[in-house]
Amino acid sequence: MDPRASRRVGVLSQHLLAGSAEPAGEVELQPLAGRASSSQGASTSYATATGRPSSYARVHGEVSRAPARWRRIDTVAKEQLREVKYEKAIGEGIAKVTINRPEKRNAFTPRTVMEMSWCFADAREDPAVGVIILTGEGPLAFCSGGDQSVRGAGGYVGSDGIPRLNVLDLQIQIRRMPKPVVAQVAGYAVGGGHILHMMCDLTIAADNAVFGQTGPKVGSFDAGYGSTQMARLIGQKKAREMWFLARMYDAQQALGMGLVNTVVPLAELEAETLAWCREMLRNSPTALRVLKSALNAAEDGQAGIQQLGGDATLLFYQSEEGNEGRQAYLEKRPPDFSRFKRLP
Ligand SMILES: CC(C)(COP(=O)(O)OP(=O)(O)OC[C@H]1O[C@@H](n2cnc3c(N)ncnc32)[C@H](O)[C@@H]1OP(=O)(O)O)[C@@H](O)C(=O)NCCC(=O)NCCSC(=O)CCC(=O)c1ccccc1C(=O)O
Repeated sequence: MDPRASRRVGVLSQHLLAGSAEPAGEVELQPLAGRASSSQGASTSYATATGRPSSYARVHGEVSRAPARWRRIDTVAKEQLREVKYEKAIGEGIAKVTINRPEKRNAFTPRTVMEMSWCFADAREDPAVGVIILTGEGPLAFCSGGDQSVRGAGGYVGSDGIPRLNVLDLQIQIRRMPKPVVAQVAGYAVGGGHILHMMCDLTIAADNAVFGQTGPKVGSFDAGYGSTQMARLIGQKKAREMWFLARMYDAQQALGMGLVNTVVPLAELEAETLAWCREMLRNSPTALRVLKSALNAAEDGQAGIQQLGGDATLLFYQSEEGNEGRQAYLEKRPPDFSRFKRLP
């Protein structure tokens, strides 16, 4: 080995030895070596090159997998929720939206979609909420898409008799939500339900999850995000297979295709989802917000740039430089921007 490289390895070993001499009684960590890293089974948040917890892991410890204590909210936007369950975790920034029509495999009506939309709007407005879970009631389905029994000519028909495809607005609402949205999927995620999970930022799947597009079998298709977002997630060939053949795929196949982030046993689904949410909640909310905007902007054209641009303005409004302009206007004087450096 080159002598300089050998010296560096020596220094590194000293650091590691120093770490091992640390007193007991610090954050207790589960052993990391030998645990699954992220794509299968219960995951740890810390991979390590040395087999020992890193300095970050020593400070933060493992993320809690304890059950959340949920507070149920029955009325949102002055409307009683009938087809959706809405909850917030007590003492932590997690909101949960559950499609609550298990007898129909959580198929959605225009009313279900409206209720989901009200809940997402509430979660967006609530500064205590940092991450939102979207799920379906029961172990059999996340969502089976549009309720075919209320499908009329021109869309899905609610009690007002008007045909709607309002799930398309919900897709955009999830896409533009400045907080991460996590799909927690047990059972079927098919048709429009499959598209909803694809619109979420992350998907945690139970080992009984089944994914697929049924549209071509029942005379429907989504030529918007449902096709284009899918192609970006899994590639053109696979997306064409998924839509043209309308087959079903199990959780492991979905993992292999890049449709989901991880697969866990059904019994661990909520614990795993909560752990991922808590791990994100440890991180900078602004970093997550801007990253989501940036990832969207790369694909959403002008609308994406508008979202990212809005985040830039939000940050600029919080700066001294931005405030100098406003203050000068209010004080009826020319702004003095000279003290703000033009960094390279
Ligand atoms: C999901 C199944 C594979 C589950 O099968 P299984 O476990 O055997 O249960 P079942 O016995 O079939 O179902 C129990 C019960 O639920 C009823 N049901 C299930 N899904 C639906 C549904 N989508 N609509 C209405 N009813 C449903 C089922 O009939 C049973 O009731 P009984 O009274 O007991 O008979 C399987 O159920 C299944 O294949 N379901 C249909 C899946 C489907 O085709 N969904 C619609 C796809 S099309 C779509 O979602 C378009 C949505 C949309 O609005 C849209 C439009 C345009 C652009 C974009 C979109 C968009 O969504 O993005």
